[in-house]
Amino acid sequence: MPTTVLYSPDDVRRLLASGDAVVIDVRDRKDFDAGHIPGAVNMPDIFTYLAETTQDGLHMLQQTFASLFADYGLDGKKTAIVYEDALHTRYGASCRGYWILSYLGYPAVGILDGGLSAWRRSGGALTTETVTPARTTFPLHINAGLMATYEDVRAALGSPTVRLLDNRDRVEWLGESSSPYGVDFAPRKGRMPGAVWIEWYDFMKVTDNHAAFRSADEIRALAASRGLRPDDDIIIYCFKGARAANTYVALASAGFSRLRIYMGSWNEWSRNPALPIEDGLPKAAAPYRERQA
Ligand SMILES: O=S(=O)([O-])[S-]
Repeated sequence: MPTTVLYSPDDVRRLLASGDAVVIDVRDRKDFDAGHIPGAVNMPDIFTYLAETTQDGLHMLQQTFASLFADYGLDGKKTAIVYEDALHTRYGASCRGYWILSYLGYPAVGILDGGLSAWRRSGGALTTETVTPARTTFPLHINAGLMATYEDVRAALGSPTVRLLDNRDRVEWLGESSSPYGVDFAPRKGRMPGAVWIEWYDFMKVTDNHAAFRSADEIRALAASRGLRPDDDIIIYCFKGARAANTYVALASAGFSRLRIYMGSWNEWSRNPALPIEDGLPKAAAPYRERQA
């Protein structure tokens, strides 16, 4: 993980002023049109794209995003800064952008810390004017070590060395809902057998409607409460990789160094009846509990 991941509004202002940044807004088009950071481009696909982790699926993911990022002028020299509304409100969509760019091997990428909420609080202006970047060639260098496929997850089931971390919302972990898009959006509800659970919100602290990641010590302590240590080989999953990316950023910033995201996540896993699930009351080390303040 590069040293700087979270950029303050002032950092982003400086980068924009120097012309060295492409600022990417991952919100829906209608939200973007209502007001966005001056100079930003809109790429909701970062949040909405449903990945499959077959060979074809990965190839499609790589080509789709390399092309979208090329459209927006990501040439390997400009720093890509991704933002959403606030870190806790759009399922970690900006972190998904950060992670996708890291997976594609982009050398300079960050997240606007606190999202648009932090930008506004810092007095940042919004605009409805749009920019049209010049298309470039995206430098694609796949960082395969960041990605877990469904085959990797299947091989990890019951493994003493690979840990599965489910960070979905409580109702999904408990098997009461299949997704954030509706109880029956996906065909099966439940968990991957043996996964431990830390709800993604718990890596953040929300003060006065503003979310920030907890300190590295707090993050390590929370992970340790589920038996996860910084040098563990951990695969994180959620429904389609956004919340998992938020947790990836939290854990990586706290020194966890062997993290992969299962990008297909529950959306892919639940659609393949050959892949086992666990439902009913959780048997693993993270049952229902009240959220921390
Ligand atoms: O966060 S999510 O990808 O599961 S919607």
